[in-house]
Amino acid sequence: MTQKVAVLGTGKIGEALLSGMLRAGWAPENLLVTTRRPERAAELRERYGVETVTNPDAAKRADTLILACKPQDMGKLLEELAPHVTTDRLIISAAAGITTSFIEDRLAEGTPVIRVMPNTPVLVDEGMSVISAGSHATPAALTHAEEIFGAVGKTLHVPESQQDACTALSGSGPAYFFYLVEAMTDAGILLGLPRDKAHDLIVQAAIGAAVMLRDSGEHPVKLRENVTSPAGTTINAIRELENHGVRAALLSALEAARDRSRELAAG
Ligand SMILES: NC(=O)C1=CN([C@@H]2O[C@H](COP(=O)(O)OP(=O)(O)OC[C@H]3O[C@@H](n4cnc5c(N)ncnc54)[C@H](O)[C@@H]3O)[C@@H](O)[C@H]2O)C=CC1
Ligand SMILES: O=C(O)[C@@H]1CCC=N1
Repeated sequence: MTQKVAVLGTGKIGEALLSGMLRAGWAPENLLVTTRRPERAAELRERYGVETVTNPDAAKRADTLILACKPQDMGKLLEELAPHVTTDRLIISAAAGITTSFIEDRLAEGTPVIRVMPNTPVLVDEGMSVISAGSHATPAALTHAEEIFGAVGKTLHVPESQQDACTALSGSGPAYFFYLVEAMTDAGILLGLPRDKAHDLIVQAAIGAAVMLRDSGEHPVKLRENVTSPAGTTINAIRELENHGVRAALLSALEAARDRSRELAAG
């Protein structure tokens, strides 16, 4: 039997996943999506040729339900789904903070649940999806989740106790790099460059640095040292970064993101 997958709460990350699954070769007729607003449903139907359904219909018709609403909306969505979800369904939650036990407690006893933290680079097939199994998820269910998320980037299994930290590093991670690019582009303006040139220079530096980090096998410290000539320009910039506590700011920032993920679990 062909497996049907439904994305419930198709906002930014839900749409990113949906588009990735279609790029990876999933047939549109095997994908269902749910939305809160009818205009959004029409947009997704038109853009991707997928069927839009209600949450109860998604639960009745799809084998795998990917829950992609905000953590704050999860309780209500599960209330709506509970009467229709049978234990032969696989539930995959992409919501920050929400634990597998939160979901298990609200659905039929024995329902398999998997928690996944993806990130927006799934849009360009360079995502990272961090996967943890709930109490009733079988190895086959985990393999299925890996197939879905592996089509749009890398996957990593972690114990669920590490998910809040992974959310801080990986789920939110792209935002920190976008923020740095935005700030460094402003620095280019300060130095008198046109914005478009400043943007292109920083984006290419980011791409080059990312590929080196991935492919060179060198430690980031070594890569940075290779750029930092004695009495040169880079060390002057590094001194300013140290003076302004950028390393400490990053430690605190990611800790704050991890703490927020924990808070979201509490509702
Ligand atoms: N944006 C990101 O980079 C990432 C987000 N996430 C998680 O994904 C989830 C969604 O985040 P975003 O896509 O950024 O938010 P979003 O607000 O763009 O999408 C959530 C969507 O769910 C819909 N929704 C809410 N309740 C619903 C219901 N009962 N039935 C149908 N649709 C419903 C909303 O209308 C909205 O379109 C969150 O739980 C977040 O923690 C996870 C990884 C990365
Ligand atoms: O900011 C958030 O809460 C979501 C989860 C990870 C990335 N975006």
